[in-house]
Amino acid sequence: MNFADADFLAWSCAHPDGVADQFHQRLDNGTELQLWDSGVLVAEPAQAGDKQVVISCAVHGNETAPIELLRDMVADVRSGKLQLAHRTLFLIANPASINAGRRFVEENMNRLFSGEHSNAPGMINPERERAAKLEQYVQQFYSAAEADEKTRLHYDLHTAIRDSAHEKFAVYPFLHGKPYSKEQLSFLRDCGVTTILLNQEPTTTFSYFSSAHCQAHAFTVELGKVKPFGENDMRRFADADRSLRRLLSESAPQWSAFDSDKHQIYEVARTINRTQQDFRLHFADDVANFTPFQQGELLATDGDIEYRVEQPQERIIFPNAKVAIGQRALLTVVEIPAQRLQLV
Ligand SMILES: O=C(O)CCC(=O)N[C@@H](CCC(=O)O)C(=O)O
Ligand SMILES: [Zn+2]
Repeated sequence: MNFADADFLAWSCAHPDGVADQFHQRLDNGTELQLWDSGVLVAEPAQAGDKQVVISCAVHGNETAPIELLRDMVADVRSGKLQLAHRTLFLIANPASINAGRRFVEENMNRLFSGEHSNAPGMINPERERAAKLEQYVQQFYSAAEADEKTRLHYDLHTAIRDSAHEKFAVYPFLHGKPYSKEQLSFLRDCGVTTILLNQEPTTTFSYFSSAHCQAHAFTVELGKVKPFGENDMRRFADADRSLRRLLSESAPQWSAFDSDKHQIYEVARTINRTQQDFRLHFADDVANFTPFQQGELLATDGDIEYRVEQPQERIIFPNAKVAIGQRALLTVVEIPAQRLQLV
């Protein structure tokens, strides 16, 4: 299969272990394509604007809707239908997990960034090797452009395992005291994402890596629910698709005026990790993300430790009792007034 004639997703999945040789192509509209590796495509317009955009999908291989969005964007760039205004890095992060139809093959890639991939001497697996490479590619992409004044953006597109009281939401990585961005909240709102989850500590996720180590405006964007290929109702992703395409193709895209009343802002209250084999969640598997619980209710047990609701209207996010020992099994969040945010 020659990349020149192949669909980006099909070709990446046909080469899940990566490729050494690179591929260059110049489109009729002057856009330069460079394939740096399987699932790693840089697109540079002849006249590049003031943004450098990373769009990633398939950090988890069963989260198919974002994969379809990115596949179709790349196809439209290559056909000339989508004319880019800014340097863009398209990433299909974990093709091997797509082929497996699973969240990951050996280890959750989204807990391996910011160097975590190399923090267990002697422990090597495809997700660890790939996470290390993806970090290099993102740093290489951002630093390749001569100017520091270019705005660095990274949207890591996911879908969630469970239903959610807020179908779409974005995780704002911990900013270490830096202010939040009105423009980014407005862009996310135009993507249909008005619910924002503020992480309160560093994590080992892809979006935190780009935020903390590459100084990008970076987000994990949860666009809906995990479904197999072919079962996504892509109409539910139309706002995100339209806004991402506008971001890539307009030199100075204008988003809806920021309106704090249009956003639901949550702070992460607690991160509950699984440390014991007998870790259990004490609510049904079909309880949706952002479901509130009453103070004192039992949420989880981990060996002899009981986790109970501590704050009024504390809500759950990303419950997963099957995570590996030591990994995050549940987040709890509390809503805060958007007016409390330090915004620029
Ligand atoms: O639905 C779930 O339990 C997980 C969905 C998902 O993959 N979410 C990301 C969130 C990353 C972040 O906190 O920024 C993940 O768990 O990796
Ligand atoms: Zn995911």
